[in-house]
Amino acid sequence: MARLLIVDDDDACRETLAETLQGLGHEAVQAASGVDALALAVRTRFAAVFLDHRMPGMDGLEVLAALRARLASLPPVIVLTAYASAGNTIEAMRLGAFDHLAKPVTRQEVADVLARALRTAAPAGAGQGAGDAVDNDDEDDALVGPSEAMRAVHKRTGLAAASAAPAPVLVLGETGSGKDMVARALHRHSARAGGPFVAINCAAIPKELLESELFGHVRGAFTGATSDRPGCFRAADGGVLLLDQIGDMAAGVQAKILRVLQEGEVTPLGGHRTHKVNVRMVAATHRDLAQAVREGSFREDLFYRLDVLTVRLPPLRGRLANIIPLAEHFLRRAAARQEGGAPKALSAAAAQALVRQRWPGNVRELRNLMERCQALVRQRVIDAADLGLDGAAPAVAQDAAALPADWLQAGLPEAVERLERQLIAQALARSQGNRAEAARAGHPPPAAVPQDGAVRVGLRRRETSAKRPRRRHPAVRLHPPRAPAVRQVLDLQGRPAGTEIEPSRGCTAVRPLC
Ligand SMILES: Nc1ncnc2c1ncn2[C@@H]1O[C@H](COP(=O)(O)OP(=O)(O)OP(=O)(O)O)[C@@H](O)[C@H]1O
Repeated sequence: MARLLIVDDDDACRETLAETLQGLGHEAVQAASGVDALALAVRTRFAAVFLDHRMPGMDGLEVLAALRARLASLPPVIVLTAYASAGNTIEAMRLGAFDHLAKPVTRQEVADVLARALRTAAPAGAGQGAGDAVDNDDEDDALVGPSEAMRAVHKRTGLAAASAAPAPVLVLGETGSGKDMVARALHRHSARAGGPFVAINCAAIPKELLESELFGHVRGAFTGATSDRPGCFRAADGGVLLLDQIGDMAAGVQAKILRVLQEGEVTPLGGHRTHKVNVRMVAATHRDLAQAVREGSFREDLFYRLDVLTVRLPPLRGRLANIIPLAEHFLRRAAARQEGGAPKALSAAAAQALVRQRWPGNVRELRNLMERCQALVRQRVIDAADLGLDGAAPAVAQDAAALPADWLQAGLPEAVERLERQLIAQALARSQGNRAEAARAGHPPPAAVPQDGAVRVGLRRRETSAKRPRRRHPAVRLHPPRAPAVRQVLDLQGRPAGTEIEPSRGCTAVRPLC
């Protein structure tokens, strides 16, 4: 039995969680405010802390920073929030949170996170001077991503930002998936935020020029070198240098990058003097670097040096819950740039068409399409025909009667992704594209749910009932009994999902959890 601390200003949430923890065989001590929590934590040793983020007075992140400052050894702190954003997830992880969960959380989620927390010692080495950190949600709204897959990216980014040593960070993902944005978020949330952020596209510059761009040159080093140039490494001193498309870098330059990583100094082309540099390197690529190593086009030693803190961005088609919130985000942004422009809305059919696309160009392709629509569509509502996607092969087959055998051969995540896409398309088709109705009434037939894995389909319905507490965010969740193996959430409104239903009982709220 472990002694656990619950910090939450909401009595009902606190009590529910306390019951769950007691049911798991632990002692649950409750604090209704950050101040009470600090007073308890300095007197009593807790095995783990469940900490609400939004509280009056000290918020969760302030409490976390204060706990770190006051306790010799910080217990695992699990931050809970009904308002998960890129900003507060990255910030919580940077401050040393053990995990960051979006409310509502299920009993199983509580049990899982607690089991992990109790197995692990308190996280060490989170960035110093964290006490002055602020919740920068507004700024990070740019990194839109209300899906489990993107939350994993935010957490990883926060952990990378927290690491005190300037270890390199590798960001992997298909073209246009947001690698550059992750690098910028990492800079913004790290102790180097006050330093420069310098980005260079290694694929766009010829090898000879790339060396000079990176390491600088002295006057007369080559024809046209009329004056000394410091180069990107020195320009990024004290900050972050993004080496974009590092998978396309010539072998000779790779060797020099490795040397900078090992020795922390650069020598300008044509020069003899070395210059110490203190730079956090972020390397990004859409290439499979392990494969490039096998093929001999990427240095193995550099790969192992880079592949330590790795952030993997899923392609847009792998995070369906992001598509509509991102599309609406880009429409709003494009409208803000138009004089007196109001953002256009997506018709249900347009939303359905967007979700069904494969998006080989990922978020960039979606952004371009939305900017085009905002500029060119005359009416206020963008319809499916306005998207001009007719010629593109849809990612979803209309008929999901059978699950093709090759789905599961492709691996479970891929199979779940395909199934999820079909179920959503079906639900939307049944409701003739009406998202609210699809969320309210349409959940996929139980027959389409695999026997051995649970699928959570969060086609959220809009909260219309004044009686429903705002923070509980009901949604549709499906799972076959006793099969909690796989969960996927699709939240077309971009907010956390919640209420459980059982397939056999229709859309009945069973248990709204805090
Ligand atoms: N999560 C996100 N929220 C908001 N905008 C995003 C997000 N991800 C990507 N974008 C936008 O999509 C576009 C492409 O993103 P970015 O340049 O970061 O992709 P990339 O993976 O670095 O691409 P490349 O491989 O071509 O370098 C940018 O305009 C960026 O603003």
